[in-house]
Amino acid sequence: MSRKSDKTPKKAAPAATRKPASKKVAPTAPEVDVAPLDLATLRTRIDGIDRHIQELIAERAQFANQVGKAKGKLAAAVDYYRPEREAQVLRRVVDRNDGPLNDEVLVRLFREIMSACLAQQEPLKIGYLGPEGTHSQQAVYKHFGHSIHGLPLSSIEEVFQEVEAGHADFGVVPVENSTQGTIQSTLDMFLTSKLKICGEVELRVHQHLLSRGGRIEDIERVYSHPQSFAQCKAWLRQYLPKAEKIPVGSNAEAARRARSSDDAAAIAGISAANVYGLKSIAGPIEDRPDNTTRFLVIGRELFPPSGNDRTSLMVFIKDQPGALYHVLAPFATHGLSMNRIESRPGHTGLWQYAFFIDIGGHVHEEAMRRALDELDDYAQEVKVLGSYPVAIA
Ligand SMILES: O=C(O)C(=O)C[C@]1(C(=O)O)C=C[C@@H](O)C=C1
Repeated sequence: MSRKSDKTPKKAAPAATRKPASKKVAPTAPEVDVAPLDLATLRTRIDGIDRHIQELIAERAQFANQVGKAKGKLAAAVDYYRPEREAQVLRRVVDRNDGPLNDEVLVRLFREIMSACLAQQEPLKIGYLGPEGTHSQQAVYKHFGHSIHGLPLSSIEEVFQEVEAGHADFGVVPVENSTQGTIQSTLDMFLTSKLKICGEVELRVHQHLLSRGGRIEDIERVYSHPQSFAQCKAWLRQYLPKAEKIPVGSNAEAARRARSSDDAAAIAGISAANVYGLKSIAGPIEDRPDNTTRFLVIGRELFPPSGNDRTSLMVFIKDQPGALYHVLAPFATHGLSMNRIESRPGHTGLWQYAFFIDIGGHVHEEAMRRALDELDDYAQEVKVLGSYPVAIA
């Protein structure tokens, strides 16, 4: 498997994430303006700004409501949701950002505003791999904000089923981890599912050792999901070499079990500590500080281009010399970059493989359409799994 960085350059600044040189710093930059003021004056200023922000949020919510009405009388919240528009709004937030808050923080704030605006119609129902307190739940909130109705489900398969059945509007499933690689059960679901990928979320994953007791040296049993054990292998070898390692279905389940005694612990995200009444006795403990999990948002339809999109394909190639080479060549010819290729047994016959390929671009764009047309001679089957906005901050 190979995968290029997801940080696609901003339109106006092809050199990585640099801001355009012409961009002006706002004349009211806080450190210049507020430094000499006393506490009472500063708080009065903040009160005034808060009032202004609140008025603007209310005004924005009214316009969003009108936009909802302009879309006509639609059946459900899912019909009002426009991921491509949300991605454009958030990219503009990032482009405008001159600090002091970082891109991730600002995107989170604006995401919550849009989430609340959309929920005026009705909150979206989002299925994810539960129970509550998992990294999947965090990914749901990162992508959809908190004004949604989360449905914690017991397996990745169930997430697909609930979206297919229409009980959930969208589902969020993990697909790869930067330390551990692909979550194969997710890719395998696409062999038979008709669902479309309509978004991706990248979540920096921090693992903690959670326990109801206080000391690492007292821990004799550690519960966690196998993926999380693998992400903390070196730390466990160094600090808990003798403790029994017990794999369970999710980190939240691990946290639930760790509640039983002081000599038990779970490896899980910090949010599980709050949900299950544990405390972090060590953390973050993942071996790689950039440990990141990528999630896919699955839904029932394909959305229009946002201007910076990725397309995921599943391709079965013909059994003939050079077939894979010929399947990949049209993307290069049409200037489309490939971010990832992965093969899985195709379940169509012995030694038949499905190739999962991620390409920069959207199927409604000319270059992608032409490249796809040219695959036909060497591909037995090409399935577009989805075209969706590249993850933002
Ligand atoms: O622009 C729209 O179509 C809206 O419905 C407004 C809005 C927003 O708050 O900006 C809300 C929900 C959509 O998912 C996208 C954007």
